[in-house]
Amino acid sequence: MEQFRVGTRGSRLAMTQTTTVAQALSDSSGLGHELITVRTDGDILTGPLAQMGGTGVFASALRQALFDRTCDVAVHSLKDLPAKDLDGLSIAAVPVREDVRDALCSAGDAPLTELPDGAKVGTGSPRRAAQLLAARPDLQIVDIRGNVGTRLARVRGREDAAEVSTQAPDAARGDLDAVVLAGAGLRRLGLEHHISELLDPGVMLPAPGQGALAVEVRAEDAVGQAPLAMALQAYDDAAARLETTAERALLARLNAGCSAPIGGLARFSEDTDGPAVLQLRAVVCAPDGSAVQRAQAELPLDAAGGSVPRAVELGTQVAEQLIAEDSGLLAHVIDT
Ligand SMILES: NCc1[nH]cc(CCC(=O)O)c1CC(=O)O
Repeated sequence: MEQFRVGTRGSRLAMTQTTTVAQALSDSSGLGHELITVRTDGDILTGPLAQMGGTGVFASALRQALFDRTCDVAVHSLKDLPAKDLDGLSIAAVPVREDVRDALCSAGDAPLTELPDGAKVGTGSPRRAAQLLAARPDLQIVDIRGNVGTRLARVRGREDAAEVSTQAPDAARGDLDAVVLAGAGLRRLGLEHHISELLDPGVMLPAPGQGALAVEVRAEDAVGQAPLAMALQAYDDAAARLETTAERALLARLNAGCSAPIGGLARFSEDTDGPAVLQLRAVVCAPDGSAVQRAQAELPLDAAGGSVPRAVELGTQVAEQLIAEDSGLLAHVIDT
């Protein structure tokens, strides 16, 4: 292999993420690369995301392109990837993670606590909607979707953000008081000036995998000494790998996808004296925010390397805690 082909979705965020990954892999392997744009059902369908059925609408076409050998490397937002691994494919690298927090982008940069009474806040995510309502029951949640720029342009005073969008030029603009988006996406697009508040995970627990990328290849290309395999191994970040492994194991054990009202955040911390620790917090919310159930656990790790099975254990353990303590909420929001 003298050159590898990298599959990407066509959105501006996906292109930005893929370009960064492809360049890093080229730099470290000495191989050239070519970008292949793949249209996904998630980009074509226009219905509310939560009703589009099943998980992985964004990921499946990219994965198919790997199987078809249309591309050799697929770059996903890790949170859009179904929690179950697929035979024949391997997440060969989880690069250093961006900010994991959700960002409030509001008219006049008002923080969440200072939004006007009954403010209209846009999000297509049941997880964000439920946690917003748990914090501010007076809010009016508006179901929105579309690219980052399109969503930002729904906020009063931020209409110009639609210029960074490639879709829906005539979409509604300036009709909302705020939207909530992943801080990571805004940063990667250079749109961090639109962030009014990065929401504390105690108020808004992010989606499992938020802020992380997954670099997926055919399983045989992830191992061995070939230049691409070596570059992928070097590009994998131990902390991001452990955190996202625990978060994905949580979702997998709950049999939940990215549209479930479930938050999950693992943090790896390496103390200079004590052992490294992996902590995982999870939340399940009633869609209307009227009830939330939380669980958390932590695990000391001897070293970052070789700890991936322990991270799976942690995710499974927190999921089982939620299942054991379920008073009906969990069973209501997912098929257990
Ligand atoms: N579901 C769409 C999606 N997938 C990944 C990101 C942002 C980047 C990330 O979380 O890594 C977004 C947009 C958003 O949630 O605002």
